[in-house]
Amino acid sequence: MPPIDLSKLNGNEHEKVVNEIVRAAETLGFFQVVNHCVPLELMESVKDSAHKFFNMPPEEKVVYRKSVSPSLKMRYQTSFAPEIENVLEWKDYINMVYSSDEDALQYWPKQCKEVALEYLKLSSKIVKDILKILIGKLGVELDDSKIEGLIGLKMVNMNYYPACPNPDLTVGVGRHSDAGTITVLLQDGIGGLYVKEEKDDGKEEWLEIPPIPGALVINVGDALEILSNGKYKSSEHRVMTTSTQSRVSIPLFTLPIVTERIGPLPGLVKNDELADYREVLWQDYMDNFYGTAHEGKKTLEFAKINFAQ
Ligand SMILES: O=C(O)CCC(=O)C(=O)O
Ligand SMILES: [Fe+2]
Repeated sequence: MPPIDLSKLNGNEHEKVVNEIVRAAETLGFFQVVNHCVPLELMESVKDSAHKFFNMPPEEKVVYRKSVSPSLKMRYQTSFAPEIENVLEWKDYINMVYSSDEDALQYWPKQCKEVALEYLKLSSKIVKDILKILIGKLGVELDDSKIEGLIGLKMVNMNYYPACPNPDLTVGVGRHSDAGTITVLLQDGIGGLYVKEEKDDGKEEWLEIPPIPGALVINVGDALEILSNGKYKSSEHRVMTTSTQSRVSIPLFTLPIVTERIGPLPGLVKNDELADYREVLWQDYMDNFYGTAHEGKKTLEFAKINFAQ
């Protein structure tokens, strides 16, 4: 799948690019974009700053551990939910939640706070543009404040996958979907991100999302699948480890604010149709998501209406 050239949204190929985005969101739920608004130098600095953080001696990193960090806005963790997982993922990461520029500059680590903040702001613009396109194509009109509510919770993670002596025995990130609305992912050149493609004949195949210099990966999350009543696919993905080099990736997760009620958008489910998802309070969805070990798209069942019962 060639990457989508976002600069063409401003020219006479606008509609073609819109259709490429919609098609990708309806099928794989994953695509890559180039010629976006995040400068290449910033992308390099973000990756460098991730290495700077993780290369620090342990005693400088432990102060940010979940149990002792002075702020919930910055946490250094391993795996996904170590308290409940049977097998840990081969991954350390930091989670930087955005509330204001002042908080970010106060609580995020000095090795990466400035570039992470800049990356968050610019990639949020990409999210907003893509979300408007996707919602517009559903035939639904939402005002700007509603769009903001659907992506108002923003967090930048920096994932670090150390080189692994025996990659066949480990997983970088287990099979999961992202909880939120849209994720933007910056990956380095090592590779290892795979997405599950469900074929019409019921078979499945794992496709690699190959590193492309200058590209950002975009994927649909659970919230957007629910909002679109299943039209856009939050896809299952995983990360394999490698034996030779450590890998970094930096996702920006955009999620609804916790007080939003998330269900199929108004007008989307016509009189003679059935909704596939019920409306959930986003805080409840998140509590369930973060309280469950990674297991494919199982977390979406929290909002699914099961007609078989
Ligand atoms: O490292 C990657 O390429 C993807 C990480 C990921 O899926 C996540 O952090 O949710
Ligand atoms: Fe993910």
